[in-house]
Amino acid sequence: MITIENVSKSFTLHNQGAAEIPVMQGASLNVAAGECVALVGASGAGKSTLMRMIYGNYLTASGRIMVGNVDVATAAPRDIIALRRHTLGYVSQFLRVVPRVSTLDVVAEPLLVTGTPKQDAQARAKELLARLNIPERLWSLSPTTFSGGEQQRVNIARGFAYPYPALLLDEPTASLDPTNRATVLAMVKEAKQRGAAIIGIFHDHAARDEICERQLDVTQYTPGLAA
Ligand SMILES: Nc1ncnc2c1ncn2[C@@H]1O[C@H](COP(=O)(O)OP(=O)(O)OP(=O)(O)O)[C@@H](O)[C@H]1O
Repeated sequence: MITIENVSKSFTLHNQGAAEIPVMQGASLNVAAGECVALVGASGAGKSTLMRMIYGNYLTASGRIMVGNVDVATAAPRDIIALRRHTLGYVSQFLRVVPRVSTLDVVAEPLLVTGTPKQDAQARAKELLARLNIPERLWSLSPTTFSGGEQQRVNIARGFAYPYPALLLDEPTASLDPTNRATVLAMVKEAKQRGAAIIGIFHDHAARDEICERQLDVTQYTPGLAA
């Protein structure tokens, strides 16, 4: 489902005379449907950089990043938008939302934009919010003032609302209590069972070992960065 082949990248430091810093060379990875692979390596090794390249936030200098039948490395922006809508979900570490949109609408949105009728989208959003213990009195409010853990759970609910065939997870259990952490791990396992291909970053090693089949140490592709 996700195939990364011989990917390389440099950062351009615009405030330092456009200096080019090579950060990644020869990165390769294959993630099948129903499989979870953890990106590992010391802090600063390049895990988030690789994840941002897969999502299309960072440009790739060479190589291929196939997600389904789209090569993210060369796709046009509108193809990346379509890919993010129907194929590739991303649960980032922090919730970024438009102010004044209710929590229920934030979670239902990925379903609405893919054509799910409003009532069904809201029913699914309510089910996820309840499962992740977001009190019902908060559903009509914007999540911008929620606690860190509440925002993370809203983010997870949104990321799991639509059944994406491929999912990127950046520290999905980082600020959760044991009960919600267990719920999130169960949701990841369910996503794998329905055939999602998952790539994750987990400082929570017990969570990583519970849900991932394999690990990829990115340090081998980023020799200049390793801490
Ligand atoms: N846009 C950028 N421009 C220049 N350097 C960058 C940019 N983004 C990341 N870097 C650098 O690339 C290196 C890898 O960063 P990255 O965030 O991928 O590491 P990581 O393995 O995810 O670390 P952590 O576990 O601490 O989150 C770091 O040294 C970082 O400062």
